[in-house]
Parts: sequence; structure tokens; C-alpha cells
Amino acid sequence: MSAIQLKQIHVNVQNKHILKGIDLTIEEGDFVTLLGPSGCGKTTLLRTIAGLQKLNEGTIVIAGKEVASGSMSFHMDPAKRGVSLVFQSYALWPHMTVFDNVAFGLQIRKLSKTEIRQRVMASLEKMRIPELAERYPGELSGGQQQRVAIARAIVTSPEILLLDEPLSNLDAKLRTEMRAELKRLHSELGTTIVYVTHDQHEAITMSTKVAVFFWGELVQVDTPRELYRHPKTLQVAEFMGSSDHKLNRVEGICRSSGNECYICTPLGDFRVAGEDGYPDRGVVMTLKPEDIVLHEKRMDGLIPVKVKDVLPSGAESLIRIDYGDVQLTARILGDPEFEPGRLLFAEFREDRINMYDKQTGRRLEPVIFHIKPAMEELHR
Ligand SMILES: Nc1ncnc2c1ncn2[C@@H]1O[C@H](COP(=O)(O)OP(=O)(O)OP(=O)(O)O)[C@@H](O)[C@H]1O
Repeated sequence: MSAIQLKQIHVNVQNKHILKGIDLTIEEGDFVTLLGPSGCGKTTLLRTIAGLQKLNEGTIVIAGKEVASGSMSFHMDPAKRGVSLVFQSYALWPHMTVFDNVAFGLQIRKLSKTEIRQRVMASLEKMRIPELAERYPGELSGGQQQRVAIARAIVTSPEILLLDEPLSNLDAKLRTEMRAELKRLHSELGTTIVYVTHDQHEAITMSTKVAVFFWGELVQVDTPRELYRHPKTLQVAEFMGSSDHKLNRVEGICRSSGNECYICTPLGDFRVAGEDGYPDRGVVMTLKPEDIVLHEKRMDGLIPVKVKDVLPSGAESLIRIDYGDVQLTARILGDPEFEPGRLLFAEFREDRINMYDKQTGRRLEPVIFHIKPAMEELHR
């Protein structure tokens, strides 16, 4: 049985159409991240699943039970949905100790004192903070407060945990640490997690599936690997590539030659399969900086490039290179001392290249990534 099924969800907030027909199925035990730029509707969707926001159209089914329906004007109380929500702002009670903050959800369920104590301490241990039980939130760091907020959310053993940008107030080091903690927690508890973030790296690191949003519409739902390697549209590719290093983007055109069709780009010509109805259309080729390998020695099949500059950032460097009028960025390990103007030889990882229809932004497939051998001469 699926943990959550969203069917054609439409939500208006203050007469603004925020969610526009969301269809999404989340399986039991999944860690699904809702990813998208600020304002695209991620939080609104999470609040709609939790029951804090009413929907206008569509249905939500949680663990086989319908909890909201636009057509029936049905809206189940948030407390009855079996979900627990952790907010970006922690929302801890400042006048209560950590123990009491975590115990709150159990006390209103009228459990015995012994059981409450045992469950609260187990939950604090899961978050590795049992020693903080008697402290007040004001005496804790941001990272510790976040752990308390998560301990409070898991103490009631919810089937589903909803997390709204829970790491955004933490510094970079703590964020990395908490990502690992959340991943561990997910595998230990087996709880279904729905996580909201606008951080691509965070989404790729933790999730079993990522749902990418733009302006209230879902554009791609995929495993992190598939999303990273094969973004379905140019918009998704550019959003995924914008987190740390700029995506290389090279324009080309599709041309027929006899029975074959080629995508001609300044970097070479790629033979296309299954796109014979495609001639003379504009194409955008994308390649990540890490998928360009730079060699110091000339070898067959490599493209000569000139170093523009080197941007070191500790363990790795970005090398900006020129090939004729085309400017590219390569990302390599280490801190090489390449002078501007130095000649290097670039190799493109062909299996990592994606091609998109320039007009519609849709990814072209299948494309056979076979560069014409004559390309170096052709494009000089
Ligand atoms: N209470 C509200 N009143 C008016 N507009 C709202 C309200 N809540 C959200 N919105 C609007 O709905 C849209 C989606 O907001 P939402 O918070 O869901 O986006 P988000 O993707 O989570 O963004 P962020 O990453 O910045 O939190 C935004 O344009 C926002 O301005």
C-alpha cells in the first residue's frame, strides 16, 4: 500500500492558484524530497498533506484512507492523519524543558508516566541528545534545538514524518552532520519521510526519490541518480546545475544527412536515433563541469582548449576553458597551476551529455552519443 497518494491537487491561497494539479504517489518507507525554487509551492503542499491547508480540488489518501477531498469538501483533522510535521523554525516551547517539549504529544494522549518517560528518553537517544533532557531551549545551540524538534516529532511513532526545510537555520558544518543523522534515522525507523528543501545537494544526498517543482507544477519525480544524470527538461537541468557549479550549455541544430540525423554543435556532431522528424530544430546540449576531463597531452579524439582562468576552492578547482567561441567550465580535483592561455586537451564524457529541444525544453531521447571523428577538423 502506498503511504501517500496525491491526485490532482489544486490549492488556492488568498485567491492565488498555488498548486496546479499535483499527482504524486509516495511509497511506504520512501524518503521523498520536494525540491524547487523559493515560492514554487513546496511548503503549501506539505501543509496540505498535514491538513494545515485545505485543498480546493483533488484527493489525498494516506495509508489507504482518504483524508481530504475537494469535490466532497472533506477535510480530516490534522491530528488524525498519522503524520508529524517539523517546521523550519523548530517551534519549541521556550518555558518547557527538552523533556517536557518532547513529552507534550504523549501527555495529551494520556499515557502513563512510566511509558512517557521511556518513550521520551528513547526518542532523545535516537537523536543522540539524552543528556539535554533537563535543559531549556534557550540553553541549546541551533543544531541541538533541531534535534529536539525531530525527537518531538518521532516520539509518537508517526507513520509519516513531514520536514519543512529543517536544516536551513544551521551552519554548513551542522547541516552536513544533520543530513547524515536524518539518513540514519530514516533507515533505523523505516518511517516514510517527506522533506522540503530548495537545496539540490541536500535533495540528492538524502532522498530515495526527488520531486521537482516549478510554479505549482511537478516537472519530474525520479531517483537522485536519474535526476542528476538525466534531467527531463532544460529548466530542471539548469536548476540542478545551479547549486554549486554552472552547467555547461552549448547550442546546436539538428540536421539530416541521407537517412541519418545529426545534432551539430560547435563541440562536434552527434548522431541521433529516433528523431527523424526533427530537422532544423534548435538544440541545447548540456554537460556538467565534472564531466569534462582535462589532459595535458594531445591524444586522438580529444579537443584542444585554452585555459581562461583557474578558480581554486580547496580540494577542487574550476577551470574555465575556451574552444573557439565556446566557453566551458571543467571541475577537477586538486589545485593545478595552469597559466591563462595554456593549451590543454578536453575529453567529454559522452554518456553524461544531455540534449534538449531548444523550443520546448524537453529532453531528446534516445540520442546516440557518437561524435563524428572529423569534428576537430570540422570546427577549427
Ligand atoms: N498565507 C499566504 N498568503 C498569501 N500568499 C501565500 C501564503 N502562503 C504562501 N503564499 C504564496 O504561495 C506561494 C508558494 O509558497 P510556499 O511557501 O508554498 O513556497 P515554497 O516553495 O515553500 O517557498 P520557500 O522555499 O521560499 O519556502 C508563494 O508565492 C507565496 O507567496
